[in-house]
Amino acid sequence: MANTPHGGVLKDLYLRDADKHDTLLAESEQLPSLELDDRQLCDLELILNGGFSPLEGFLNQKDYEGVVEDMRLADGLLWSIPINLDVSQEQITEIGIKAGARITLRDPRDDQALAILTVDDVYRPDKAKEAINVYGADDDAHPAVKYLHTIAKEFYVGGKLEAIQPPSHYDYVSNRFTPSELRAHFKKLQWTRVVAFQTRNPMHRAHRELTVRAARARKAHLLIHPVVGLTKPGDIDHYTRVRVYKALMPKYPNGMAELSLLPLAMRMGGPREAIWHALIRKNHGVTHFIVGRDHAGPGKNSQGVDFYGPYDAQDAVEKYKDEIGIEIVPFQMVAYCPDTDEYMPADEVPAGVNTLNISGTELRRRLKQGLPIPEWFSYPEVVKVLRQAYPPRATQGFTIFLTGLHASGKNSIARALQVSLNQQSTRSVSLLLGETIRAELSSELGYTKRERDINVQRIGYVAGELTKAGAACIAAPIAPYEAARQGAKTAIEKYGGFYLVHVATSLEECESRDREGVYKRARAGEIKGFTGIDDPYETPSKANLTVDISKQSVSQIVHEIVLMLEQDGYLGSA
Ligand SMILES: Nc1ncnc2c1ncn2[C@@H]1O[C@H](COP(=O)(O)OS(=O)(=O)O)[C@@H](OP(=O)(O)O)[C@H]1O
Repeated sequence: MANTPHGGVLKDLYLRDADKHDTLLAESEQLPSLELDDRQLCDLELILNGGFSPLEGFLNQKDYEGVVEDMRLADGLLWSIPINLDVSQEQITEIGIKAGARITLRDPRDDQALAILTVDDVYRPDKAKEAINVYGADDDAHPAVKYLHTIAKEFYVGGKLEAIQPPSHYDYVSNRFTPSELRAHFKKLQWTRVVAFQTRNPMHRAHRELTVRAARARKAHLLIHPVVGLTKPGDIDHYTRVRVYKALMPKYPNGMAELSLLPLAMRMGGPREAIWHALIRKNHGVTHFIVGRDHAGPGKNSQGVDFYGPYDAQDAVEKYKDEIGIEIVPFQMVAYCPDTDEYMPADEVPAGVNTLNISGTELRRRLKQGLPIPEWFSYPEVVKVLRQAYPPRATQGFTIFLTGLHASGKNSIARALQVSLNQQSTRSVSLLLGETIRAELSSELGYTKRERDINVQRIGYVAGELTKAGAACIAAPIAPYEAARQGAKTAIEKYGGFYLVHVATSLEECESRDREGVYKRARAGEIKGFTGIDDPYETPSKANLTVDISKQSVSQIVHEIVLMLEQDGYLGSA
């Protein structure tokens, strides 16, 4: 038998409201709409499918204050994390949000009507108090506190929901089980004791070991229940992680474990979050829940001290275990002992016995540099997925951004570099010459500062997309303004390498090299606002390389660029 939902009844609002679906949908088209943000969308999905039972909507002021104050809804039931629909004053006025109003809540990605909210109340929360009570400190180093102060809007809207339809998903759809679906699945499999494992990270051999040990000790089956909603900023994206979990699942004995993805927006709220996670698992029918050391921990506060103690989360769930109604399984660290080639619980390793571990930081270093990752640490199938997601630099994309005056030689350097990279690299090489971009992408633009900025911004966007796709991109606009170049850098470097090369050939030299006579026409006033003549060129303050065509040959310059790329690992063998 699956575990009883929190509060006794699974609040699957899709099931409850199924017979009035057509009426609700028709009504939703007539009502004012509120477009949800990413976090609200995650919260809504789990309210509607019963993952947040007993909630039937976003918290009204009474429930919110109870939760913030002492983790209790107004009716006294335990609930540790406030689930709020935050809105701005402008939204309140524009949409007409007030007690009694009915509002359609829409998916921001495809505008679909997901639910109708009947507003109970609109109130201004005490955010500092929420930060201190719920997350332990009013300190922006905590991601949920930062969210509260910088993203969450100033008012909260409480009210119950009526379900129209779930948000659409296009990734890993068959692995996304609602609480009702998971309960039916457990019934079909005849699973009565299920240990759930929560994670927001890739899983390796140690995780497999500790989850199997937890299940074995409780004579239970195993639910791998990773979060695919919002996790800690900087985490590995869920697409990669789910590929990892899928690669790991066959490593469990047949019929022992199932994978289900949870669309939860984590808060990293440590002890309160652990209670919340346990209640959510209970709603999914699970009977046992593994709570880790520093479970859902946000890391260090602005003073460099951990927000929570390593066992605060375990202590909190232990304290409320009767009310939570799910058996808590403390996460048992396992350690690898190379001498016997086995994993064993860390606290059972005899004194003096050697153990090995690879930290997350060390793993990322090895992935980045293409270094070996030993089989005792992870499975080759898992490592393969991670290597695809984190290719070594030799297969990552990069952009060489050449900036300089007209006729400075940047086009000759760009073309020669393209040929040179073609001969030695397996990447496709794209050339974005100033004149090409002007013809293909920016033909409507002139040469005012604003238009040049837009032009360079477009180059940054295209170069970023090419870099993301693993290409070598060579851009060669004049790009006379520092801020616009910086903008291009920001757009590109999140996807791969970015190198600014200043082609610093002097104006005098450029004029003498200009066979087309463009500078002459500019000097004669026939072309207005020409860079170097009557329009500025801001010298780059932080170029990766400065070259001059009057002092070096094109091949020397190309060679310098190649050496720079080689030194950073972009031209090595993959
Ligand atoms: N007013 C003015 N100022 C500067 N350049 C001018 C101007 N009018 C036309 N051109 C010709 O346009 C070519 C491309 O300029 P860019 O798009 O690279 O300029 S910018 O980066 O947007 O500032 C650039 O050629 P290349 O330097 O060969 O790319 C110029 O010859």
